[in-house]
Amino acid sequence: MKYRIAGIAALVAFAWYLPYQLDSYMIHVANVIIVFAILAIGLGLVMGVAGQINLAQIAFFGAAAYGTAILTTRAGFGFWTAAALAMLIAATIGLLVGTPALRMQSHYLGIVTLGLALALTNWVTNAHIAGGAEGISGIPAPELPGIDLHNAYFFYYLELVVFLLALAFGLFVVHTPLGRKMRAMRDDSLAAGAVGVEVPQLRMTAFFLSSIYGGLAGVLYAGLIRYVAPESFSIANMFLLLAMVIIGGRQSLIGCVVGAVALSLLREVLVDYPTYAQVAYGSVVVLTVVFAPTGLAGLPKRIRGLLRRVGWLPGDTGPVPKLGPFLPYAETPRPAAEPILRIDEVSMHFRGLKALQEISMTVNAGEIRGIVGPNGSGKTTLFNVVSGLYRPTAGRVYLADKDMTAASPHVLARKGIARTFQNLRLFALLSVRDNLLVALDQTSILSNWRYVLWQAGVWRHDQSLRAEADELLQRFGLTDFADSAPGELPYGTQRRVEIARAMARRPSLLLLDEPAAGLNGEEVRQLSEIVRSIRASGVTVVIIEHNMGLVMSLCERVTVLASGRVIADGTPAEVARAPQVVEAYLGDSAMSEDVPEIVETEAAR
Ligand SMILES: Nc1ncnc2c1ncn2[C@@H]1O[C@H](COP(=O)(O)OP(=O)(O)OP(=O)(O)O)[C@@H](O)[C@H]1O
Repeated sequence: MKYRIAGIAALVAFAWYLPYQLDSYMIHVANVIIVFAILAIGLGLVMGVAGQINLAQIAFFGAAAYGTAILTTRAGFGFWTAAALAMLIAATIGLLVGTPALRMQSHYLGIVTLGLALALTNWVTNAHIAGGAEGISGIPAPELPGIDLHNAYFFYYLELVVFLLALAFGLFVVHTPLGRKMRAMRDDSLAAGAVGVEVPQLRMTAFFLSSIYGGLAGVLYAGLIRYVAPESFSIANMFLLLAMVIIGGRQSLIGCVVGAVALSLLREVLVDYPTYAQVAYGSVVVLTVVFAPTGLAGLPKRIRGLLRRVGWLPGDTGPVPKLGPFLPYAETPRPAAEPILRIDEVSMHFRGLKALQEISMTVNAGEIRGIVGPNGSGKTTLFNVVSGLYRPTAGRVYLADKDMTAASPHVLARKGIARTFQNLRLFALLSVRDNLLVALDQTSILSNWRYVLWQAGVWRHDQSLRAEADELLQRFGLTDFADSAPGELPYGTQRRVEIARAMARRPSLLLLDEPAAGLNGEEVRQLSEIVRSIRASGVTVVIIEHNMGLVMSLCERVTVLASGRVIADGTPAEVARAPQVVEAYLGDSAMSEDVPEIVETEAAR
């Protein structure tokens, strides 16, 4: 941290004294680079942090630059008023572009945003008010008392201050709840929804944010060059911007800035060779994607790793992290046995395949309910319907008497349903702590107004979430792994992280999808202890499992599915005896060995 602060201070000092070393041409180049750096930060936020393809960044940029040009030269507004209105225009376009994001997935968004960028170029080239192909000249320089901003050197300092503020705000967003949710959405939008992240609205917010950066850059550009023309906002420049973000390392805002500086300088070197320039950008992008997917920003880590492997740097000699014991939850009196989940005649068809057929079942508050059945019998599909990932073909799902059929996953998460996934869906590029922090934050997307008006409130909220996360890490014995990426952890530990993340939502109903899959005997025993403690704390648990020993010892009732239908429902003893259950399992070769185990366990009770 000490080195980081010293590094940042050195860079700021360098940027502050840079103009003293530059001639009038190079200061102009530096000014254009800063504009591109601001644009790249915005693109990095929406693409690298939030994972949404945005080819409209150049359109936000153009809309604000043209807005400033038209409002100052045609409507007679002063520069700052025009700039404020132009920002508003860019932000409105950002919201409009973000609207399809409420419904569409990423690659469709790419096409929509590309369409918008093309439409803008087309419009400014042909519209009379935008000056056609000649563009608009005579834009006044911004006025500041006592400072002549016609002077490129003074303009540099204006840009530098705006840039530093924009970068600081971007970094603040990335490292606080909004950015964390965006990163979670990027890593796994499905799991993000399941922990209560309002994914569609968040996608829209990401576009809005990037449009603000586009607007800022556009306004500065208009004030700097004092002339706008269509070629500055062309698709070629959009791809240049994209290349900056990819080369720099899109997941790091600093990387985006480095990419903007590097490619702008390369552009300067190749200014007399425009044909080769395109080939050079393309080659650098391809080389980056193949050899350094994390871009320039990821290089130091890769180099350190390489040096460690060849023995030039000492390896990690710290103590080996260890999974701690689970600390049981405080017990609460068992709730009255009232239905918390009611599934009523639910069917789910995938084209011709009937994954669920008129399933009805009720789970009472405070129960641990087991759901078993041969492979492909519809267990996970049932969880997906209950947690809102699938809209059932027919039937209704009630949560404590409230009809929640086909509610969005994030709505259901906020109503108290939490779940884990059969094939672990942790946020891969987030640390274990951040995985928990995403789920712990229960504020709605609307609370993000605080990022504009009350950053201290955001900071305080983040600090309180961190304290809660530390408690949860400790409870689940994960403190040693708090800063690790999930992929670095043993499988059993990852499963525990997923349960901890689900519990971070403080759910009333917890759905566990094959939590014992891949665990060894001791881990299964610990899992059983964790599930019992969760139930004792007042949470109802529904558990899909193939490990019959675990199901029979843990669950008070078991529902058995076969071919999408409920074939038995009762105490473990009852279902183990039911001939249709034995028959269903014998029909499934993978599970047939479990049948004696059912009977054995039942006999032991
Ligand atoms: N999104 C989908 N599209 C098409 N078919 C699907 C989809 N999801 C599930 N299915 C099908 O529905 C059936 C039930 O699958 P499901 O995953 O619910 O079974 P399961 O009981 O959980 O199996 P397992 O124990 O192997 O996890 C399977 O035939 C599966 O191929």
